Amino acid sequence: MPPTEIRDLTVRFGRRTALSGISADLDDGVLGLLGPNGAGKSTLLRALATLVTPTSGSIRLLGRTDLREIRRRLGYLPQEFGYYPRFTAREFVEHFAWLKEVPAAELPLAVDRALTRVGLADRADEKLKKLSGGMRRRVGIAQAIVNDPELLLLDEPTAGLDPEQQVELRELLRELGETSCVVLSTHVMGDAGACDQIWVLESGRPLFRGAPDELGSGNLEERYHAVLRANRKSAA
Ligand SMILES: Nc1ncnc2c1ncn2[C@@H]1O[C@H](COP(=O)(O)OP(=O)(O)OP(=O)(O)O)[C@@H](O)[C@H]1O
Repeated sequence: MPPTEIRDLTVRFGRRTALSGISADLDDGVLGLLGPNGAGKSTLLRALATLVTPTSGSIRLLGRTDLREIRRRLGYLPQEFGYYPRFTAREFVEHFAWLKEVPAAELPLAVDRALTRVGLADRADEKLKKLSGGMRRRVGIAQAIVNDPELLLLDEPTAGLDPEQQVELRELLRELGETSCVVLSTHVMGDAGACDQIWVLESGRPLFRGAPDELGSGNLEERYHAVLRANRKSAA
């Protein structure tokens, strides 16, 4: 897969800077974005999903320039998702597969596979309004992976999942990360520990980038807080 290139990316909303001068090449593997509320995680995911225009700098997604082609190759789970309560899980995922131009002949199998991968094969024909919040989150993940995306962007994918489902999702993401680039945001240290790389963001800048075990000694949560504390001390 051609890498995604981020160059000096800055995103401002009015006077507020959400992302500040970020550069990186994103390749296959699982990248976890950590950081306090307002650090810029969702904005970075939305920018990668082509939904936020950089104020300055650039993003070259998957080595391509054609927006329609890029969107066909992306998967995106936003933090808040508008579900259609009367759709079944299958209809909902089918709808997104169609939007992403999955060929009609491949569509039923692709939908089945995505629902199976998130553990919902047996609930596929139930209406979304009858599923639990965690199950609906998994339907959201199914729509994001239905086109076998080269770049999968997940905003807090484990939020609302029970511990067993969290573990299963991490395994799925590791599997997907072997052949695609997976970027997720999370506040759950267990998610972060399962990533190949993590970034700790604050105020739109990465304070740390590297493998989880490169963050320092102690447990991951302590190390994460130590990075934030050190940054705040030096800024004071
Ligand atoms: N559409 C918008 N309009 C104005 N400001 C915005 C908008 N989206 C984000 N922001 C601001 O940009 C900054 C980064 O927000 P973002 O949602 O990216 O943070 P986050 O790290 O995802 O936070 P959380 O952990 O709460 O989801 C915040 O200060 C936020 O208020």
